[in-house]
Amino acid sequence: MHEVLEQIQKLGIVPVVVLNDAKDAEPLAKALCDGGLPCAEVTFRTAAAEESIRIMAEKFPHMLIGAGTVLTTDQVDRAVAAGAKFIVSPGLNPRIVKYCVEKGVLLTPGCCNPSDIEQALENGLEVVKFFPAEPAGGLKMIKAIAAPYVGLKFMPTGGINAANVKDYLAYDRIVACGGSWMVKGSLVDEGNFAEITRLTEEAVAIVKEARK
Ligand SMILES: O=C(O)C(=O)C[C@H](O)[C@H](O)COP(=O)(O)O
Repeated sequence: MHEVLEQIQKLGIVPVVVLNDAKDAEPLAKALCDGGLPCAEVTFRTAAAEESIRIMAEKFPHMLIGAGTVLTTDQVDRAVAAGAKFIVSPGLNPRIVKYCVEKGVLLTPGCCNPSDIEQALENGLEVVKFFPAEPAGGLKMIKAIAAPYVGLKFMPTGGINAANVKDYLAYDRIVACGGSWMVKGSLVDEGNFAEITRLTEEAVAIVKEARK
């Protein structure tokens, strides 16, 4: 398994972050580290993403920082140059998949049907994101879709929270879950980083419980 994937698997949860202002990057990264989850997928949904990745990677070198919502190869380049160690996209864009594979950058593209999965397999990927997890059928759908593709693993994201993440993590074909519940935009905007740390600690405890 790709070394970065091994780290993601160890953590069990990838916090999916949307930052409107790069000034929040450092306190948010600290809150996640304090909560025991030194990892963030910073989404390119906002213009602050690249700078936020740079700040987090510089100030917290032990953190595993990735880029999410990556829709172009230019964003791959900018994310990696800023310090991103993994790339996540909502769907499977064949151009981005090939680009990341050529560069040896870990990519988990969003897949939610067998055709997407077969494109991922054709490019040698060993883990795909399953997105949007809950609306697309949740754990039941993942178990059904995983059956024919022996060896492929999943990182479900979308609609996962403290109440349902344990069930996902209990399934051995799931390496980790992505989710934004512990880093909600409203908490960041209020500057309530203590609550982010609390929710992160709770998430870490759930991972431990699921893997007992
Ligand atoms: O990969 C991307 O580009 C995305 O931004 C999709 C996000 O991973 C989900 O939207 C997070 O889902 P929630 O935890 O339900 O907020």
